[in-house]
Amino acid sequence: MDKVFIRQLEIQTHIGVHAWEHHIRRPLILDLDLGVDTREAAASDHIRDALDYKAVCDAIERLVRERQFQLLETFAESAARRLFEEFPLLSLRLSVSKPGAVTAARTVGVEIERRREDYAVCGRGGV
Ligand SMILES: Nc1nc2c(c(=O)[nH]1)N=C([C@H](O)[C@@H](O)CO)CN2
Repeated sequence: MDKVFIRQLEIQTHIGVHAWEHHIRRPLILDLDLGVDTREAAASDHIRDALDYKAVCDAIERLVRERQFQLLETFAESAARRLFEEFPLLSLRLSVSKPGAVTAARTVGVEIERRREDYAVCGRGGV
């Protein structure tokens, strides 16, 4: 499958399970692989036919401004749902890491993979 990818997207947000984490902004680093058919965009050479990676980054920025999360899992699932709602994705792989969260590790994080069909049966689900 064709992919549009985004590497090392840095998002500043309040996230964590501890109360003190709710008061500090820290970076999350995202890698995304977005499954799409790029042939229409390739043929037209027009952004309107492409999955606009800048628009995807902006959608994630909007999500973290609207909501505050405790778990990386909840953030990842919410971002996935939002992106499927806003863009004609066929599949998504999203890796989110939280550098500095564990002193002895360079980074830690969560990775999820979803397909559009995963949401067809369960609807929006409220995440
Ligand atoms: N699987 C997860 N484990 C942990 C998370 C998380 O989001 N997902 N978060 C924390 C704390 O917020 C951590 O960053 C600092 O202790 C711990 N484990």
